[in-house]
Amino acid sequence: MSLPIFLIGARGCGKTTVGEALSQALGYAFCDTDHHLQLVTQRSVTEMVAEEGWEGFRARESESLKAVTAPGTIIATGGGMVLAEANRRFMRENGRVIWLSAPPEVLAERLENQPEAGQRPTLTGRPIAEEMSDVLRERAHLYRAAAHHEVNAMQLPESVVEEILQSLSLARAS
Ligand SMILES: Nc1ncnc2c1ncn2[C@@H]1O[C@H](COP(=O)(O)OP(=O)(O)OP(=O)(O)O)[C@@H](O)[C@H]1O
Ligand SMILES: O=C(O)C1=C[C@@H](O)[C@@H](O)[C@H](O)C1
Ligand SMILES: [Mg+2]
Repeated sequence: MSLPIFLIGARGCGKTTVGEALSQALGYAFCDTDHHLQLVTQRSVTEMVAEEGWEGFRARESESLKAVTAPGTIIATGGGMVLAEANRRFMRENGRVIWLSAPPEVLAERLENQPEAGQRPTLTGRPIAEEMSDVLRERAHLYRAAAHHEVNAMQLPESVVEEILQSLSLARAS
């Protein structure tokens, strides 16, 4: 049985981008908890947060984590999935967890180029570069605690995929 692989990390680290490429490399299914939530609620993250607050969104994303977890699946998680201890434990106990790690200035530059505002409402109300510094300062220890492996997310997506395959001793399907 192929364990699920969870990709964790801050906004813009490439969980969705790398997750899709990794699923093709391994012949695994691909799921993204943000996309799953958008599909089941027919609402964007911004709309969910406006109607239910961050607390409501966080409860929903914990449910979506369990709903999409299955063998042979790459799961791109929301950037805040690690905030709940139960989620960190669930991922570690049910699969392999990869932290895509990059410094705040790299993340901020990517997010400025591709804001996707509907899926990424502000977390702090601060400018994006400062927000990413704040977020990493608060969450880096949580990503580290949840992850089995930390991978350098500043490389090209294909190289990130290679590093993940090596860290998990997995071979490409084709
Ligand atoms: N390794 C990479 N090198 C360069 N650009 C990248 C890389 N990975 C992702 N990107 C770009 O960064 C942006 C954000 O990527 P992506 O949506 O995959 O991040 P994410 O971690 O899923 O973010 P979120 O937590 O908001 O869902 C996209 O424009 C994507 O093309
Ligand atoms: O970092 C975060 O807290 C978030 C990241 C996105 O993936 C979404 O899950 C949402 O915008 C919250
Ligand atoms: Mg994503």
